[in-house]
Amino acid sequence: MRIALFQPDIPQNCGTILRMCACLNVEAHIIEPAGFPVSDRHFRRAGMDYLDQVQIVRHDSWTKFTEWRDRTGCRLVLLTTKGLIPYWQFRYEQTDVLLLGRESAGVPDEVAAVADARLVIPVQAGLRSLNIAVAAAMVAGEALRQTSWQTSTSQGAP
Ligand SMILES: C[S@@+](CC[C@H](N)C(=O)[O-])C[C@H]1O[C@@H](n2cnc3c(N)ncnc32)[C@H](O)[C@@H]1O
Repeated sequence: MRIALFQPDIPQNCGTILRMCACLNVEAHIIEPAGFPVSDRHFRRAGMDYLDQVQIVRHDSWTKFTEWRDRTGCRLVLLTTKGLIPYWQFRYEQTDVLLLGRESAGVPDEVAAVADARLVIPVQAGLRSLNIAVAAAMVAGEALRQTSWQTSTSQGAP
């Protein structure tokens, strides 16, 4: 499983997600343009020294990312507040790319249209969205549980 960030614009959130990727051994893809430089102090503070441990692939544009995806053939799984499939109902594959939208505007319609699946984390009526790093952690946890993490009946049993 991989995580891709579409034109991230809040450095603290991006740093937090990359730290999670380092800890969970998940490859991170950043689709440029980002709204901040990698030298941004908020980005570096949120990612701390974990940024040296994460595998980051940068794509200069959505077009370049699409070319990479065509070569690898992996599924694109979009997390969106407009999704119709609750994220826990989806059957993830190890090669899936979880795509998260911009904090300010999500992803454009043409990007949403090419996704193989559009998943939602249902929230209370009248509330808009979760913080992107929280959304990423929730869905990454479920995807890894289904595809990578070992289940053991003895662990956590009373
Ligand atoms: C702050 S939200 C973007 C809000 C934006 N106004 C929109 O409607 O897409 C940033 C990203 O976090 C993810 N996200 C946040 N809440 C979500 C939810 N309830 N379900 C699925 N994805 C969510 C999506 O990838 C979203 O593009």
